[in-house]
Amino acid sequence: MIDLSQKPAQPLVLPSILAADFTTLGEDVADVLDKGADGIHVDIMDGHFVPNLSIGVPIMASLRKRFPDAYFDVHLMVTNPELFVQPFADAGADHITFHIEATAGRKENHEFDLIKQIKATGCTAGISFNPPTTAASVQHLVGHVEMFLAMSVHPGFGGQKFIPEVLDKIRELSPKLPDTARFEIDGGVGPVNAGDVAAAGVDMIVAGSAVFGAPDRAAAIAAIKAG
Ligand SMILES: O=C(CO)[C@@H](O)[C@H](O)COP(=O)(O)O
Repeated sequence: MIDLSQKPAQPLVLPSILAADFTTLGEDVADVLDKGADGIHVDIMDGHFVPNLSIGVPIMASLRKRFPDAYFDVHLMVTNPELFVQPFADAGADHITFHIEATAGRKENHEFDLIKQIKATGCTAGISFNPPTTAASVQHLVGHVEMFLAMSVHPGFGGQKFIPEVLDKIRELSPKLPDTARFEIDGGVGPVNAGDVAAAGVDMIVAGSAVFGAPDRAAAIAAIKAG
C-alpha cells in the first residue's frame, strides 16, 4: 500500500487503466500488479471537462472488490468534482485528485472545500493542473494536499505525446513541497523519458500505454522505475 507521506526510494509506477483492455480489465489489473505496479491510476472522464468518457463508480467498486489490498489512485477529470468524491470514496478509492481548472468560476476557495470533502471520506487529496496551467496556480495548496499531479498531455486521451515543457513547472514546484507530499506526472511517460521526469522531481509516474501496451510489462515497469 502506498503511503504518500513517505518519499519512495524509486519513483512509484501506477498504470492507467485507460490503456487496459476493458473486456479483460480484472486480468489486466492483476497482471500489472503482479509485475511490479505500485498501484492503479483510475481515470474518470465526464465528457465535459475533457472531450471523452471513461468509466464510472461501478467499475471502481468492482476493482476494489476483486483487489482488496491494491492502491487505487482516482483522477477526476470532471467539471463538478464535488458530485463524485463521496461515490468514488465509497467505491474504494484510496486517493482522489481533482483539477484546479474545475474550480475556475466557482465560489471562492472551492478548492479548499473539495480538499476538506475528500479528506472527510478518509481518502488523501491531490490537485492536478493541465499543461497550460502555471505552477503558481496551485502553489497555494502546498501543505494542504498530499499530491500534486502535473498533466504532461492535454487530458482526455491515452497514448499522446509527452509535452516536455511541463518539466519546468515540476522543477519550479517540487522543491516547495513538504517531504510528506508527492509529485505525480501523467501522460506520455515511459522508459525513454522516465529518467527526465524523476530528475525534475517526480516520484509517482502514471503510465498507460507504456505499461499495458508493452510486450513485457514487468520489464517496462522496472525500466520506468529505474529511469
Ligand atoms: O489521464 C490521462 C489522459 O487524460 C492519462 O492517465 C493517460 O491515460 C495516460 O496514458 P499514456 O499517455 O501513458 O498512454
